[in-house]
Amino acid sequence: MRVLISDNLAQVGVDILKQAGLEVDVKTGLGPDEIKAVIGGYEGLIIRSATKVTADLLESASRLKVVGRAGIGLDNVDIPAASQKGVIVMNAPDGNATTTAELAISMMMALSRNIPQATASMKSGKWEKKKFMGHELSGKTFGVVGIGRIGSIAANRAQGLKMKTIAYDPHMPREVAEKIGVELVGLEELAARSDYISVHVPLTKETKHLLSTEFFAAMKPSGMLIDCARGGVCDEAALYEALKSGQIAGAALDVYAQEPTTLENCPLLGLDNFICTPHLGASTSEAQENVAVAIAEQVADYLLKGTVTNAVNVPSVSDEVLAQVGPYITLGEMLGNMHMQLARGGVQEVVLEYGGALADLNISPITVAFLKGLFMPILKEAVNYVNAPIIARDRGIKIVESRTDRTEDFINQLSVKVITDAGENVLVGTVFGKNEPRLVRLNTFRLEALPSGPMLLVFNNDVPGVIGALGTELGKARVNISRMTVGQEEKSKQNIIFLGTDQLITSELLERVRALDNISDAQALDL
Ligand SMILES: NC(=O)c1ccc[n+]([C@@H]2O[C@H](COP(=O)([O-])OP(=O)(O)OC[C@H]3O[C@@H](n4cnc5c(N)ncnc54)[C@H](O)[C@@H]3O)[C@@H](O)[C@H]2O)c1
Ligand SMILES: O=C(O)CC[C@@H](O)C(=O)O
Repeated sequence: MRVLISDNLAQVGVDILKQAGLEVDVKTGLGPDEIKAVIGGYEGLIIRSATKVTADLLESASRLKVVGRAGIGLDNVDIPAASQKGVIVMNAPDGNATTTAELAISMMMALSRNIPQATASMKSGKWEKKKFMGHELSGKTFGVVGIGRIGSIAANRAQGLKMKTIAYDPHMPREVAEKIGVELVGLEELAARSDYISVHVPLTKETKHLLSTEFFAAMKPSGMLIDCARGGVCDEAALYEALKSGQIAGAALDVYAQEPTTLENCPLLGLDNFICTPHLGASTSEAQENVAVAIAEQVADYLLKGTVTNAVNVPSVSDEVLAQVGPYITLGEMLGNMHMQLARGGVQEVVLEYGGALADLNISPITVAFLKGLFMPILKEAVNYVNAPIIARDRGIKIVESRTDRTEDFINQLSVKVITDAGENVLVGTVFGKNEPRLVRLNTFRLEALPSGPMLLVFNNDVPGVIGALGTELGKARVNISRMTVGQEEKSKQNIIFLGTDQLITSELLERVRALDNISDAQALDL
């Protein structure tokens, strides 16, 4: 079997594949047409961030069984297209966490002692001792946005420098943060109290432009920002204004809204109090060896033994089990994803009830798929079918599974209650026919909906005129409605309206919908 490595991979990874008996070709720097011309000859493809695995490329990949990403990010892979072609996509999410945390700490030190600016000054023949007065880190406050794998390593290193550590992560239980000596606070408090702020969240609907004009306004004038996570979390235009006006003292970025990044697409590069690296977070020989070893072993194991590890689009179960529970895995993942988007507050408990025919099946892969779906909106590609239960355990989330013969008028039914520190929601789903997952209840509202793509969920009084007003508001914003389902609760005279839309609902449109008469709440979802 043949494997194509189309981006730079540490030699140790190439050696592992060869020793396993695979035929390996390393062809880096190929253009899309060049990869397309050769991909038909390979069962495996190993990439980093440069190769774009598009639906078009996959069309020509007639023998391809697996795409392996040496690293975490999968923005360059069309995962739905790969799933449709039966191609497994796997990544190596653990190998570069320490290295990336170390870059964040290096950025903090470089910022606080003006190392890049002083280097440039000396190299231009100057000796500007007075200009580069710095700050000591000891005793200062290090604020972490997103206290996951990398954020917690960065906090640990900052503690070693005798700094106080605080964090904002609404999805992390307080006890877990306390165990690593970090105080959980709100975002505004973090901005106001921190001397250095380091960002370690994935780019999601929730985190896009999380660091905005309001955030920078809440920071200390001496405060400094470091972002080695993902471009787009920081609003670069707002950061430019905050640095230029002296609202904050300095910033360091490793990741950008547009990469590769130049002065033309990122004016921040022209500012003296801004320092930068070209997405070097994972670029150490140690981290590259870690991810190369991990992905080479995973790809070889799959191609030669059929063992699936760290796959983001296929659960780790045998073909026979998959044939039985496949549609319920899709249902479970869909319910999990929707639950997290609806949830307010940190998740504490998940109660899954498997009803009817479903009670007789192997339910554990469905629970795992539910957990993967649950973490997807907040962890993106860092969660997979293998680590989802471990993430739940590490976050202290209690999982309760039960089986019952009873259902609400369906042959099979999965009912899941998610309890958070701010309330709870129940979603009930079923599979119609052989493979048609449906949401049939949301709390007390009965309905029959296929949650998929961009959606708008509206809670309203059951009175005439609401649907008309809603349609007009969406029409004014040129948002097309592709599907609509209404769920009614007769006793309370309340409805929910579930709309499928052709594009994502912006926060401005959401506010206008919420302000309409007889609408008590509205939420934008994307599955
Ligand atoms: N610069 C690089 O080269 C480089 C290298 C590796 C990873 N990364 C990126 O670093 C980021 C962090 O990686 P990780 O492995 O620590 O991920 P992780 O999944 O372990 O942790 C992410 C944390 O962010 C939290 N979070 C999610 N939404 C949030 C929100 N709205 N507000 C606050 N916290 C929120 C999650 O609860 C989680 O604890 C990812 O985006 C990853 O892709 C960058
Ligand atoms: O340099 C890389 O491979 C990207 C590193 C990082 O952003 C990742 O997604 O793992």
